[in-house]
Amino acid sequence: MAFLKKLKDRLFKSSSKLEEGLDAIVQEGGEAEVAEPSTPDPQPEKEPAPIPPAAPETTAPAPEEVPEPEPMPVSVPEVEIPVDPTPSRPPATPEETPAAPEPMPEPAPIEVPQPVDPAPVPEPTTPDTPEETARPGFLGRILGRSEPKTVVRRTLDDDMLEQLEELLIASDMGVDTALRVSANLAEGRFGKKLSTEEIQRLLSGEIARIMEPVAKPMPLYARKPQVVLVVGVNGSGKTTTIGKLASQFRAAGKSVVIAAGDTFRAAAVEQLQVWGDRAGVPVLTAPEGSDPASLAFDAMEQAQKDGADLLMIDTAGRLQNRADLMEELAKIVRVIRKKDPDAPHNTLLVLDATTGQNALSQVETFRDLADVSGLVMTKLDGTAKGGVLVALADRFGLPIHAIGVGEQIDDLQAFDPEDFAQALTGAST
Ligand SMILES: Nc1nc2c(ncn2[C@@H]2O[C@H](COP(=O)(O)OP(=O)(O)OP(=O)(O)O)[C@@H](O)[C@H]2O)c(=O)[nH]1
Repeated sequence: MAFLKKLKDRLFKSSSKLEEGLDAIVQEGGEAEVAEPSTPDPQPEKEPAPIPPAAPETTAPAPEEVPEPEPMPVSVPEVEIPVDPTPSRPPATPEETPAAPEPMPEPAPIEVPQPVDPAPVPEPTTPDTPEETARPGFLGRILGRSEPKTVVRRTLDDDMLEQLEELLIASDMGVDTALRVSANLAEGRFGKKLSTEEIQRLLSGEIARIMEPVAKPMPLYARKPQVVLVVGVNGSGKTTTIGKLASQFRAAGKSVVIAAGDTFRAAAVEQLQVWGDRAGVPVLTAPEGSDPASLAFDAMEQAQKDGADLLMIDTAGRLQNRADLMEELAKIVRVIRKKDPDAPHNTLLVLDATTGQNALSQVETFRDLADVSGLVMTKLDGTAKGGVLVALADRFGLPIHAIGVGEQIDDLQAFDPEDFAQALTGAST
């Protein structure tokens, strides 16, 4: 699958690190055996118990009747019943179902030089390593039979399990999640022999199981404008994500307005204007240092007047002064609610995946500052810290709406748990 290859290529640091680590573990105490036909089945004696999601630390808002949202452009086009982030919201007037969103544009080709017509490599006449192939018997050699393939397997014991746990912790999965994943992997398999590839497959399955419930597109409501508040620390990728989302919404036929709410940083405003131009979306700005809430109010008025489908509000990410930021965000919410008591309809927290475990504390902080309804993980390309997504899903259960895999406008993808798990572990399909 093209998407999987792309994600794998971009997540290569995570998957290759994990793969190398698994290989080292298996090689350490493993033995080479003929791969077939006596390949042992790594199935457990009984199915492992499903992983219970960690108890979310906030009480989820009670679901209420809402009109069926349309999927966000980056999503797989399936209808999702969202949990309304604002419990007091009255049902909105449904509007006509628009045309199905445009398929996501193919991202720009990755700058990995492809070998041009490599010369055919002759089959080695001798095995590279003693583990890879066994010598055929005398008769086999005379008859020219092909050499049997071998595979290294290691018996799963306490030592090996401990090494697996350490490897998963090192991949930024967090201690609790790493222990849970390893325990599930080991259940019913103690004393059995496992190869690297088999562990990769099992691990991939466990991770996909954890990620499945959080892979949810950003819900779209029949509200005009649907207000999307975008929060996150400076540099996490808010501006870039707003630009990418705006471009995808535009491609899906939605009209979008962006408000440059970080009024204290001229560079941030300029950056957003650049992205607005790229996406073909107007960006409302205010003089440097002016009140972001007043800009949000004006933007709300403008978006209502223009009949815009979406209003995306960028915000400051200065965590140095938490109290100020909290007040700033609260004020933005207060003023936009004067125009629409249900706004913001989505509060997206943008997290930089390269910050590893730090992302966990950012979720905690921003959940206190704003009523976060979903996550966008950026910079998953080329990071060795992809495991943090598993920890986030396991610990908070917040929806992951999309992932950023590059700096280009179309480098935002829907989050697919299975593709992600395979890319992270290097498991083959
Ligand atoms: N590789 C990669 N880089 C990204 C991604 N998303 C954002 N970036 C880069 O990260 C840097 C910060 O992104 P911004 O969008 O400016 O982040 P911000 O949160 O708006 O930061 P401030 O403007 O400082 O508040 C920029 O250099 C982006 O190009 C991504 O998915 N992959």
